[in-house]
Amino acid sequence: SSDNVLHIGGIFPINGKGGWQGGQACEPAASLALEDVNKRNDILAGYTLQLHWNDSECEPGLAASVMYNLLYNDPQKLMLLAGCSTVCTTVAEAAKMWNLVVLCYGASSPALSDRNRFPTLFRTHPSATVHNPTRIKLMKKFGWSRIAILQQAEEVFISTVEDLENRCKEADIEIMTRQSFLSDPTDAVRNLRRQDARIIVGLFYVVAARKVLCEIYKNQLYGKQYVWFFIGWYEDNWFKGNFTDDGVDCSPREMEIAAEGHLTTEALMWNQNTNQRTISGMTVDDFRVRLDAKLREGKYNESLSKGLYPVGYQEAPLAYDAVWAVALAFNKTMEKALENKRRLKDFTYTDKAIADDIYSAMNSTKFLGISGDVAFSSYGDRIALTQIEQMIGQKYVVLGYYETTTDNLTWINKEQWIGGKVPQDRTIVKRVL
Ligand SMILES: CC1(C)CO[C@@H](CC(=O)O)CN1
Repeated sequence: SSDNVLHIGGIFPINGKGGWQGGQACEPAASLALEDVNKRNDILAGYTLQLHWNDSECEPGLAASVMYNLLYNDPQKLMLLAGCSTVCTTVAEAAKMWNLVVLCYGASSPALSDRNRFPTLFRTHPSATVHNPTRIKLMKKFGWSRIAILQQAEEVFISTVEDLENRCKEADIEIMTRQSFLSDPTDAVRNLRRQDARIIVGLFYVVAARKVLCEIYKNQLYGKQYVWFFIGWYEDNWFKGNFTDDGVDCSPREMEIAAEGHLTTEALMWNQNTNQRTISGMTVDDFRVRLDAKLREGKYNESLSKGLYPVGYQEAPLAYDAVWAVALAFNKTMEKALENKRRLKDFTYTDKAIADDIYSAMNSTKFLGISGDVAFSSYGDRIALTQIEQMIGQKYVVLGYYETTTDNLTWINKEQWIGGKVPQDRTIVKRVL
């Protein structure tokens, strides 16, 4: 009967040009999770979880109207799922007026880790700052205490650098220079050369990264004296091919030379142990098979057979696990509500008591999902494992993993340095006695 349905709202970035259209794979992943959760009779027994969603195009304005339509049309929603940092900022800032928890599966902006602005926000997608403790750990491991930063002037990178600067101060690592650029990195990279920067952390989107790589080549900021940290979530062959129309006037060979040896850090979104059974009973391998089948049912059959994955494929486990987090939180809330003679489905947008129960249930989330252990910090941030890789012979090689909360670095000892030894963070003047 209709009164045994728990309704949630969803806002997915599907079409549109700007930002991240990750809903293309994340919405299908979320629908798989709804199927799985509703099949279980040990979770939300007697109830069905139903998702009502629409496309935000990763546009905050459109997302706001999608959200109002979800909230002002029956049936009453109990929670909102959303993707894209700009959309989550808008939705999470407004949702508190309706006492709604917002769960973001695709938002990396560090600005979202703010309980004053976003009191009811949780995200299964890690903040971009999750790379920083890993970067610091590597600097300590290789004895680099003097580094440079090169960043694109975008909000997500500006706030990530602020966090990195604070962590460098705590770790006694000097930031000798911080260069930023809007879209043309030519002058910024030249300044790095002038200041003899050797260990450089680079924060930019992939189109800018290609231009940076070409400038690295032109300024000879590569080879045995240099170490570059790039972001690890660009596609694997992000710099291979011809990009002359993007204003990159370096040959593929020159790009490969400049890229050799660089390090990357990224947050893991697919559980490492791919044959480990997760809460749904599926392994990561099972999930991949089902997601690909689901995508083929949709309009991605053609592209998948060419090995082209829709945007958001990487983040799909975050959307799948977000629906499980909702179901488990509602399950906990229903048990607690029964004790207090309340019913979750009687939740209304003015019902602070049940909203607080949902919030505290979500806050204590802890389960093994397709994206690994799902748990949130007190800011609602995803606690995630990070992976370190190095470009060796034009291939990314995994060097290790770092678990921030336990300060545990798993190192595989596969790193290779072009000069056969670890590059120094400055010119070493040998004192002739
Ligand atoms: C790793 C990436 C690509 C970072 O941006 C996220 C989208 C956003 O933060 O708007 C999606 N995942």
